[in-house]
Amino acid sequence: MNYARRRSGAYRPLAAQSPKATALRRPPVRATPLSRVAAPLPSSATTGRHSTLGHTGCPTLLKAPVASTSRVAAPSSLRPTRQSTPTILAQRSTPHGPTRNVAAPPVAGRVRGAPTATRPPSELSQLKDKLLLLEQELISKTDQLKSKDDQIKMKSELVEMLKDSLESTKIKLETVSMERDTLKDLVTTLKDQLEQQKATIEKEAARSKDLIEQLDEKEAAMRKLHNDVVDLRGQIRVAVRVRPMLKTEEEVSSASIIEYPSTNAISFNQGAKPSGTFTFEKVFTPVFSQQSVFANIEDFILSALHGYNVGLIAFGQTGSGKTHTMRGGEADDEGIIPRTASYLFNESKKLEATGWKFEFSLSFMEIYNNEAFDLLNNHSIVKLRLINHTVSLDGLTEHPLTKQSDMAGLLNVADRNRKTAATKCNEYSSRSHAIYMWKIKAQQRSTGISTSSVLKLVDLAGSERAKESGVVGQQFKEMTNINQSLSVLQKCINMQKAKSTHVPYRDTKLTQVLMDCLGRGNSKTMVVVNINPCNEQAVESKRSIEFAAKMRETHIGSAVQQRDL
Ligand SMILES: Nc1ncnc2c1ncn2[C@@H]1O[C@H](COP(=O)(O)OP(=O)(O)OP(=O)(O)O)[C@@H](O)[C@H]1O
Repeated sequence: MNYARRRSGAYRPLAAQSPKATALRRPPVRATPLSRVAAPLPSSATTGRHSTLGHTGCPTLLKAPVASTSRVAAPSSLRPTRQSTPTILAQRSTPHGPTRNVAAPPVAGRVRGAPTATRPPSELSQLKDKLLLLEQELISKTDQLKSKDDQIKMKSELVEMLKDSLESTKIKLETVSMERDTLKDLVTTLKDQLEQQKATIEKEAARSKDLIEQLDEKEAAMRKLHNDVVDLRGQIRVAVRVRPMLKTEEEVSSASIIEYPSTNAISFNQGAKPSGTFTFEKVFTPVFSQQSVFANIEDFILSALHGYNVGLIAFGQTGSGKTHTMRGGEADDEGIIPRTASYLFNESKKLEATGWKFEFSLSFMEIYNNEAFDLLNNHSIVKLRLINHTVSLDGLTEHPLTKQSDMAGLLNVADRNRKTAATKCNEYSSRSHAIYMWKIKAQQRSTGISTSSVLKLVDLAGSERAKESGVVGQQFKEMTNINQSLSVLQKCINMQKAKSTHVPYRDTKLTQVLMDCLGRGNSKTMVVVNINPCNEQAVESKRSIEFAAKMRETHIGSAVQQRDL
């Protein structure tokens, strides 16, 4: 804008111009033109024109400015004509008063003795343009310098800020490193404490392991003593197993009223009418797994390897878990029957180390509608004959078992042959009594002792009430037979308990087959009474428990080892 004004030729005295314009023009006027001028500048006295000093005190040409370099000859019209020491009249503004014309002091080197050159207007114009360009350049440089200055200022401020920030970061870093050191110390302390606690725990674990082992030993010793007492007394062992509620039952049944006052006791919490507490050899609550149930009875089964007749009978109302307890499912769900096979093989191997040799053979049969059938021989009929208080099973096949893995095949054959029918009470209720018999021959060459014992694992059919089951026709007949055989069984036990001279074992096929287990024989017998946990079945469950209590008091005579003569 300054440039444009100048190009238009509207030159004015600097004092009359805007302060900004004056400021912008100051440097070229003060520095370059005056010091380099070779020819004396024309004064108003010689040229008739006014030369004005701005507030800088430097001369400024009003119309045609003189070239500012010594190399440029001044135009002749501008040469001084009257005096060799020209005086430049300039307007000075004083701080105290208005601007006045003063005689400018002679400028050294500019006027004194300097030749005066006359310059053509075109050259002057060129010079003027050059001067303008230079002024422009100077202004731009000044601006640049100012901006650089600003930048430097900003940068130095930034540097200050960065310094501050660095300082505070340093402080923070020191704090963090102190904290880190503190944490390191803490970690070391905690590690030490952890090590100490580990050592204490290990010590405690070893101690409790010892205690558990001692407890196990004591429990085993107590169980053995108890078994011996039961053997001496010749009683039936009775255990109770309460199954868990099935999912479908949980949805409709309220919390079970069955309670467990101790590890071998059970009671029914019926509010105003408490049932009292029943005590048995063992009470398996719903949390007992198949494996833990077996672990509790394996010693009893071992007696069969030692030459004793052993009978283990699952009893209970329909759907109470008898088949699950005896046969079970696959893998972890395996019941007592398949587990017995692996147990007997393992234990016999141990005894073989002491010179014993064992032979096993299996017979599976079922009693359906008071008839006996061979489960391993196409369901053929088995004839029962009683000879001197001993039952003979004519037609029942015996299957040698030389390796444990053969057991699964035999069980599958028997499963297929078992009669099952659906009823309202239990969808897959088994309708027959299943008896799995092991004949075990043992011989010890060194002593010449040999024994022949029988192990009977019995899964009884479930009792059920005709009214509840709603069965008719063939199933009603089945149910009547089942109930009759079970009621004869109960009668036999009651009479045996009462030491009656006549016990009606002959009345049913089931009681004939179980005769040796229930009294007239030399058998160690255990009954597992299965209980349905649902409150709707509480009456039936209580009836089973009461019968179990009676069985427990039944004297069946002490078992003796079945030595071969
Ligand atoms: N301890 C248990 N854990 C889990 N489920 C069980 C248990 N006992 C029984 N059950 C389940 O309860 C249902 C009835 O059991 P189970 O068939 O063994 O009864 P049951 O007394 O043999 O019946 P029935 O006399 O009519 O043959 C089955 O579905 C079985 O899987």
